[in-house]
Amino acid sequence: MKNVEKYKKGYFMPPQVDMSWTSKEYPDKAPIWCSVDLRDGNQALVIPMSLEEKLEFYKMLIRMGFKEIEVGFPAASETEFEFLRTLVERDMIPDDVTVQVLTQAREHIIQKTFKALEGVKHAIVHLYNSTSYAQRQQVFRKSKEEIKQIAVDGAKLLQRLTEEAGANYRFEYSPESFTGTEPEFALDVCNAVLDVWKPTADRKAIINLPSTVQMSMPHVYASQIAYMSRNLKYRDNVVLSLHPHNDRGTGVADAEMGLLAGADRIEGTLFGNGERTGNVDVITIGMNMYAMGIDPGIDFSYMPEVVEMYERVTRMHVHERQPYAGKLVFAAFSGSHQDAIAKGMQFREDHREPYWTVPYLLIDPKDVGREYEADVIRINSQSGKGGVGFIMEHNYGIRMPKKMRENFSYFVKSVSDHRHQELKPDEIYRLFTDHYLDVTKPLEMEDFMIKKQHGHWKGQILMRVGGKDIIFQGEGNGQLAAVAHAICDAYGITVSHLEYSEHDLDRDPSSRGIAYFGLTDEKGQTTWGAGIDTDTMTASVRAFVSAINRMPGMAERITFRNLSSSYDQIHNFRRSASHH
Ligand SMILES: CC(=O)SCCNC(=O)CCNC(=O)[C@H](O)C(C)(C)COP(=O)(O)OP(=O)(O)OC[C@H]1O[C@@H](n2cnc3c(N)ncnc32)[C@H](O)[C@@H]1OP(=O)(O)O
Ligand SMILES: CC(C)C(=O)C(=O)O
Ligand SMILES: [Mg+2]
Repeated sequence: MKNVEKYKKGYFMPPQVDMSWTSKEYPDKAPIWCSVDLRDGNQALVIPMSLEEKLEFYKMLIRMGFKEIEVGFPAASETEFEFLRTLVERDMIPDDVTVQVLTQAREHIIQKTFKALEGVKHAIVHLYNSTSYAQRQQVFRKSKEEIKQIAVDGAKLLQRLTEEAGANYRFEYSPESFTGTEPEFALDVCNAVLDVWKPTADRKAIINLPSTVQMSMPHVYASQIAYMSRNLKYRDNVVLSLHPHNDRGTGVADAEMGLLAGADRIEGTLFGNGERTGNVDVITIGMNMYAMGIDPGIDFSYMPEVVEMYERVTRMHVHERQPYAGKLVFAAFSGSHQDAIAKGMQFREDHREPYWTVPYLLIDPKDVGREYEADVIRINSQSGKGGVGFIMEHNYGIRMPKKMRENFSYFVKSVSDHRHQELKPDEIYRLFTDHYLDVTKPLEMEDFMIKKQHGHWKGQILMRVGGKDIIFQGEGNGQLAAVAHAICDAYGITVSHLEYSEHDLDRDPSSRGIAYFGLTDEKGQTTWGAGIDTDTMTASVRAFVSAINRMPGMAERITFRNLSSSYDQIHNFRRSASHH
């Protein structure tokens, strides 16, 4: 691109670069989580949330298990101020939850913030000022010492006002635009603030290192975190917090590497809402941990509810591909993926696998409130027999023979291809019934009788053919063979290979079974049919007739042979059948 010379790196490597943390594979425990949805997320919305909307969001955060929640920037607006007052007045802050408020390091803003806090038992007052090279130069036009002084003065005021309020608030300091700040200078400012607060084991201070704007690759940010972690004063009494944004699309990587590099806490939002490209998505970080067997300590098990609430109150949209939460993130349309998932699920059931190892699915969709049937195997023109078979089995208890499944899936694919549409399970089932089940043209089976004589089976079948009733008769060494011969002999049909299977329809309230027939003609062409009935024999005869009806050239054979039965024959059959 032609303007590339315009850019150079805006970040600073720490004076000592230690990457030893890269030898850790993953964090061994969940961090302290802080949701900043109601502040950083809210300040980035086209229409910030109303008081009622914020209350609904807040309640969801509590329900999910967040124990630290940045509820707003009380000095920003009346709604922000009123929100905190409402929480206090309605007694909506549980004892184990700490609300956090953000303030600039300016006296009147801090004063207003403390007014909003009156009556709050557990609070974190979060002070920030930008320390970056660019902002010192362009926004504040101040020296490093003057910038440090803003932070120190703010820190002192927080301490004084807390003492005056007789409160026990905890303090947080952010060198805002940390990623554009020389790490030695950020360290100097943070240590100066800590010298004011003198954190103890009982009252730890939070130092929050934001990638206000992401400027580097994640390992660089993490090496800055490692440097701060190793050199901060009072380190044992400091909670080291990360606040990644997502300008380069690597917010989650920043957070995960930052945790390896020594951080204890993460500030982020649900689904990564926030300024510009957003804050880091806490759901992705938490679920990434979960997928590695570490309990994140936040409950994401009713994700669809969280998505619904979030979309409604923020007027934002959760992308279909949003990790763990998007509508399509567990969906497999493509044949080979579906095949592997269906086999993996079966393997899991058969082997009672303790660990989740199903191919193509990082986690069990059920763990975040999703359904296999609706969310995993989805059918379009990219799908294959594994997927179609999965839908038919899981949704309708239909376990077609392998070759029939293949035959059906090609048909389903072509329908989807021509319609240019995804096919939902009920449409696929309809295709199955229209295509294979009780195909009654040109032959419609009305009734049949089979009896054993001298060790041999004799079958009679009454058919309606082109408006006429006809009886066919046949013999065989089995019941089905007798019926099959009756039809095949009548029309001169040669079946070179026959495939048959049947099974109960699981969970069918009327205990029906299904039978399948595959008939291969002399040219090697196989047609399939299926029949359902409470009686296995009836299901089988239906399946056979369906398959016969679907054989190529059947209509011509019927017209050509033009068979008929007399009135007496029909009458006698009916009488015997009713006695039967
Ligand atoms: C990275 C972040 O997300 S930081 C949080 C950002 N969030 C918000 O700003 C949302 C809420 N903010 C607001 O509603 C408003 O900005 C207010 C009410 C807080 C303040 O409004 P205003 O008084 O109009 O000031 P404004 O925000 O424009 O600030 C500009 C002035 O404050 C100074 N300033 C900005 N941030 C800080 C800070 N953190 N500490 C000290 N001074 C600051 C600027 O240097 C500038 O000073 P100047 O007047 O000498 O030029
Ligand atoms: C106020 C600070 C922490 C912030 O939101 C940021 O730097 O992104
Ligand atoms: Mg931010």
